[in-house]
Amino acid sequence: MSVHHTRLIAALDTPSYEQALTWATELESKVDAIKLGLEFTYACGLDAVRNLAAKQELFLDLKLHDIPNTVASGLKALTPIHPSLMTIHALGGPEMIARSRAVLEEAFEGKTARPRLLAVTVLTSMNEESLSAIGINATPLEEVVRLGKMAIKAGADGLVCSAHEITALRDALGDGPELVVPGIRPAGSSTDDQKRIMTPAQAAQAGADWIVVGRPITRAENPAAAAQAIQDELQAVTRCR
Ligand SMILES: O=C(O)c1cc(=O)[nH]c(=O)n1[C@@H]1O[C@H](COP(=O)(O)O)[C@@H](O)[C@H]1O
Repeated sequence: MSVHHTRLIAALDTPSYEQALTWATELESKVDAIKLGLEFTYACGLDAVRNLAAKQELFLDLKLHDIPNTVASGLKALTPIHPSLMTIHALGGPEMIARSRAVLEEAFEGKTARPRLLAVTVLTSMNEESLSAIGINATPLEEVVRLGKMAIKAGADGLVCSAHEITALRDALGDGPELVVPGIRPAGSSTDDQKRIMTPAQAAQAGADWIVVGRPITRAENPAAAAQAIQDELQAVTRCR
């Protein structure tokens, strides 16, 4: 059994390269990785992503969801950036996930670390009502566990879920899958469009491997101090597993 600490990813959601570079520099010693997603990548392009990846460990969150061949080919095209973590949607199904995993294995054969493939389960902006609106008559917990089991069996290395589902996923899947958890809000901060939220300490206690925090850091008056406060909260929670 070893001591396990939850690590912090800052989501740098901005269309501005200068802004993202400023945040990445300010947060360099405060966070464990940065996340670049749709907004930054569409606005600034892959060269800009590559530049920031040279500064800090990268979670490239492009949430691919298409037919298996298109997703696998898209992931392959992204491999020169060599992020640590990449996302696809679990809803694409087992063949899409299996082909994605295979393409990463192939591209990084013989190299030490390939990017880990994360399947996004139910977005943290959704609740039971929003699931019902798209024809899914299940609770987010039930749906996350159902999708999570399918995605890990098909070859995903880990899952994106809310902190509310961590215990059920660990019960169903054990400690192996990497659980990456957005929808994090320090006590007293605005929930914005997030529905299934928890504080950093609660997510750490539940067993998150990583938490993803965007606006509570990037919209703070002092992003570095906000990130440090979250790290302090995480460090106070020690879990053994
Ligand atoms: O894949 C993600 O990272 C993700 C999945 C999810 O279910 N919910 C979610 O919020 N995210 C991302 O996590 C970040 C959360 O940002 P904040 O709500 O500003 O903390 C955003 O960049 C989202 O794209």
